[in-house]
Amino acid sequence: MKILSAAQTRALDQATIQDEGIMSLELMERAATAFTEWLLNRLSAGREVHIFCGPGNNGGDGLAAARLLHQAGQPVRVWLLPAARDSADFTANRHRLPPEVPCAELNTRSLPELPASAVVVDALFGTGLSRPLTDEAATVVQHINHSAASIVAVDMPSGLLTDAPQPAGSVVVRARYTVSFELPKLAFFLPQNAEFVGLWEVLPIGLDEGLIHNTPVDNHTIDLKLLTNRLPARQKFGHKGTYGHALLLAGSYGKVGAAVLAARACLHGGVGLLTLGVPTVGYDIVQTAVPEAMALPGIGQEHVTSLPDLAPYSAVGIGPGLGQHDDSHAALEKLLRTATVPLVLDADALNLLGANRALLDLLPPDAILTPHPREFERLTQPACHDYHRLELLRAFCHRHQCYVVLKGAHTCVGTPAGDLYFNTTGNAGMATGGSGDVLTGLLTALRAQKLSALDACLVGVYAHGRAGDLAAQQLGEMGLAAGDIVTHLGPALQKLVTPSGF
Ligand SMILES: NC(=O)C1=CN([C@@H]2O[C@H](COP(=O)(O)OP(=O)(O)OC[C@H]3O[C@@H](n4cnc5c(N)ncnc54)[C@H](OP(=O)(O)O)[C@@H]3O)[C@@H](O)[C@H]2O)[C@@H](O)CC1
Ligand SMILES: [K+]
Repeated sequence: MKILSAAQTRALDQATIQDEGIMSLELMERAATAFTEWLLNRLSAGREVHIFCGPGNNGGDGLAAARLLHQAGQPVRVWLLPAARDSADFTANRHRLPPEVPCAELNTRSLPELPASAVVVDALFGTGLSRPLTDEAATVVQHINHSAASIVAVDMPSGLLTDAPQPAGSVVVRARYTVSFELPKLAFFLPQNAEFVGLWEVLPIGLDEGLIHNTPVDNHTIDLKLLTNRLPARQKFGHKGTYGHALLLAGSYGKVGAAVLAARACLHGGVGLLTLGVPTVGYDIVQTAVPEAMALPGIGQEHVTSLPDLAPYSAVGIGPGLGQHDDSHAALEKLLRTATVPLVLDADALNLLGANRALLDLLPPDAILTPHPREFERLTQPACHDYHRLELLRAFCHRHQCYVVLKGAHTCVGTPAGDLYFNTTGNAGMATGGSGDVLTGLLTALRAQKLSALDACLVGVYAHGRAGDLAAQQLGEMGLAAGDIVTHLGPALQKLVTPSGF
């Protein structure tokens, strides 16, 4: 899916109205209908719904939803924010509200009581927010936030900008759910907004697909549609040589488990052959834990101290559990200077790069780096806020012509072309030691199988998250360990395989 800016969203709404010859009021009705159905499916009986409406079309959505909820037999009350000017569609829906629905203008000196059993629908401001909330609007939002009621935001939590950083101390609705329309907003993907957005969903309202297709964007979601035809099916006459030979340089004394997890993920990621470059202390461990892999002797006693001959390999992954010793640094530098095959760099390989940034200039084109935010900062600079981090990401990928998989709740893949792809799979159970090692092994496997760097990142990140989701379904998020992600990689990848046939 594309992630449009607020301005693009407005333009798309307008173009849909013109192209399809429908009234904006009808589009609002579609949005309100989708929202009402969503809410009715989740409301338990007897909960009173308080809908807070602003003066624009977000408020219009709220008024239309109030009518539809009332028609469905739901107790509902409407509260209007006083404003100098209302939008036309707000006014139309104000007139269509049945007189039996209690509707009053908000008075900030005596704001309505909101019991814990109430559901607050926040339809104050949406994508038309042009500045931070002040005065009455800020007071109302603070009142809603201080109540114990459950808050559901329409399109956006009021006070939150769609695609730009908030000034510090801004007053923003803290929603439990945000229900948005057609396409997600950039704000939803950023950790700094999690306390406002809550859980979010996007409901289709039939905006013009052709127009969406023709809208140029550089922010995207990673979803099933994007992944079509990126992961080829196995060939009937394929053999282990067909699917690449990966080398993983990983593990050190006390951290051999990282090598094991990466190795298992690489094998479950479909690689034909896997060789493990682990130090001698890890030799017996990997030979026992991962019998499918070969282990290289003589590349270090307690950590990796030298680089083996790279000729046999079709992709190299380096970093999980590697340690940051000087001779590991030398081996990494030699790898960067000599490798002619795809590279995946993670964990201590990134820390070594961060400690000696001159090495970044040696990165071969299309290398994949998989930092978490702190590792990324070591490669660049501290980010002032999440939007700044995204700009640093774009600049870094462009400068070094590499792909960066910035790990988080919505892992973000940055590309040399300046695109950002936000993942939509995964869960909080995956925030556990070893998850990243699994991703490194999987990405190395996909690169060894000749997927392009972009395809490997998109397929790998999505499948890794999906495997985590499958594991959490069985075990719960708390019970999930990184090895469980490996176990579910097979089904997660299978779902993405390009079907054969017609
Ligand atoms: N277009 C469509 O067809 C569809 C649109 N849809 C819905 O419309 C929503 C967008 O509607 P919108 O553009 O009317 O903007 P909205 O968020 O209601 O706010 C604008 C009002 O707020 C005011 N205002 C702004 N900032 C303020 C502040 N800090 N403090 C106080 N006031 C402030 C601003 O005043 P002004 O800035 O002009 O002074 C104006 O009066 C979108 O999120 C979705 O819910 C869906 O129905 C699908 C179809
Ligand atoms: K809202």
